[in-house]
Amino acid sequence: MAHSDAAAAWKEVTPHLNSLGLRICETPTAGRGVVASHSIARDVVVEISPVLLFAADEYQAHGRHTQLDSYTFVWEKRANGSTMALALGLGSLFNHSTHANVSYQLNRAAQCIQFRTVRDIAAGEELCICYGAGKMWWETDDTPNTPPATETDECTLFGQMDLADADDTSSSDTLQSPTYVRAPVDTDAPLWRITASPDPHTMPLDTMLAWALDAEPRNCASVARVLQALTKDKVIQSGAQLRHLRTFRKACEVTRVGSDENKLPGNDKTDRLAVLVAAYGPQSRDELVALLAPALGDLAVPELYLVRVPVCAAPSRTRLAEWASVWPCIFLPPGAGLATGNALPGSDAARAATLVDRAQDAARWQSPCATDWIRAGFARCLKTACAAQAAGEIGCAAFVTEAPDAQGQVAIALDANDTRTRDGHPLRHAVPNAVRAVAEWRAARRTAPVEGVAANGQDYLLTGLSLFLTHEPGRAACLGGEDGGPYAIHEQSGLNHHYDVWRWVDPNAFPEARGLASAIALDL
Ligand SMILES: C[S@@+](CC[C@H](N)C(=O)[O-])C[C@H]1O[C@@H](n2cnc3c(N)ncnc32)[C@H](O)[C@@H]1O
Repeated sequence: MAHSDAAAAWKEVTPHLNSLGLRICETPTAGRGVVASHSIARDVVVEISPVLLFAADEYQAHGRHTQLDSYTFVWEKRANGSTMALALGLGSLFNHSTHANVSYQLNRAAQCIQFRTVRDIAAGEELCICYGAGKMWWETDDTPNTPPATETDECTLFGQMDLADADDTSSSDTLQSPTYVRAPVDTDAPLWRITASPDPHTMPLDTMLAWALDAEPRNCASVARVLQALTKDKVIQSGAQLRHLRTFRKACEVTRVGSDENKLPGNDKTDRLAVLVAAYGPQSRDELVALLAPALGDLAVPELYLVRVPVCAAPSRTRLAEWASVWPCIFLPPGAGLATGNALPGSDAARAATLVDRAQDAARWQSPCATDWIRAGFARCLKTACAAQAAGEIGCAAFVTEAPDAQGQVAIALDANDTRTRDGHPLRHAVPNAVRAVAEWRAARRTAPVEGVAANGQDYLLTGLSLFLTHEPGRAACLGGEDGGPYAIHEQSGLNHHYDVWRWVDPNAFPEARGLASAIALDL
């Protein structure tokens, strides 16, 4: 990445139309690159590139033998070959820097890659992403590649332009920190998403066993290359499971599992680095040693020992030190498809493997308009509940409405409360009553059969509407329970209707709620 003054002088070689005025320029050493013509603030989406996907077998047979191989992103990693993606637009023109000023996220559902600034960018600076750690494919053996002094500047072996390294901008300060503080939830947003997705702030740190060996620091780059080749050729079978982990760690900091020789402070091995080799399991120690000894020669001590490593990448920057205290690793931000390995039975595994992004959620509620509308919805629903309670019914209510149009108007605004006591009917909770009110409202306005009504699943009574509730319906019946729990029925991929569920965080915002029962028994 060039200093902004230098890059500002680079010649624009390919015209490109974009709202931020990004220019495609000829760089002195890296071919074309993307340069900012104006300053750009941090956290700005600078590009969304649609992608062209290549099936694994097509890519293996053709793509990888062509120029494409320097451009494609690993889209979906599979043991038997990865789907690859070519980013159209600017996405293929970002050069690599280990101090990238742009991060990227794959959006598999929308088939695009989103690029976002990770810091303020000055006018004239080149925009670079990080393709991954370690020696890049265009670098030669003569390219300076200092052996790692610490685990933070070593290479990670696994993957080139690979999701595992996206957004990996961990600072050495964080990694070297011996202790960690679990981050508080850093949002004061009024609403909290109920979801089964793991929360980066609270998800447990799971660990697994992996094989490691010791190497001299001066040999580390060569050892890394040997291991990379063995992993790529699948001679070492479990490399993919270690993609999120740093390859090296100071040997004196390593705790060996099941060995008397735990930490080795102050002895002759303190200058050695521990090198991660393979996950424990598919291949035995003897098999691995037999493969490694001839390949490594004198480069490393082929004596393998077990260490404990995190099962997945750190889920947030703030928890990186906690993860790295087990073994140095990268972090993957929410949205990057973190595989947590903890998909819960009964929940949608794909959804559960995606971290909930509380910051993005909070951004949704930044506008006072949106918050005022929600607050008003809850206030109305509480008023109905209080009135019902005052009339001797159960103090539990619902309010159904829609987002106001540009003039602030809504066509539908219906109240309902729990009438089980009055009706003597066990199903007359507030929610079915609200749904029935919507059905009646619709029926009263429909004079002819609806034409062109969409297929099953696209025209439910509450489609496009918002439902405010004073109480969460029974757990078995619908939502997610505290913090989502494993249920989150609204997220299940097996259902053909989905919705978001949010809880108002601050109970003190609604003093009128104090007189209402916090929980209501189902059986009357
Ligand atoms: C995704 S393309 C980036 C756009 C490319 N520069 C072009 O002109 O088409 C990746 C290729 O750019 C070059 N490249 C990217 N980053 C580089 C860097 N930091 N130093 C040298 N070459 C780089 C390498 O040739 C690499 O194969």
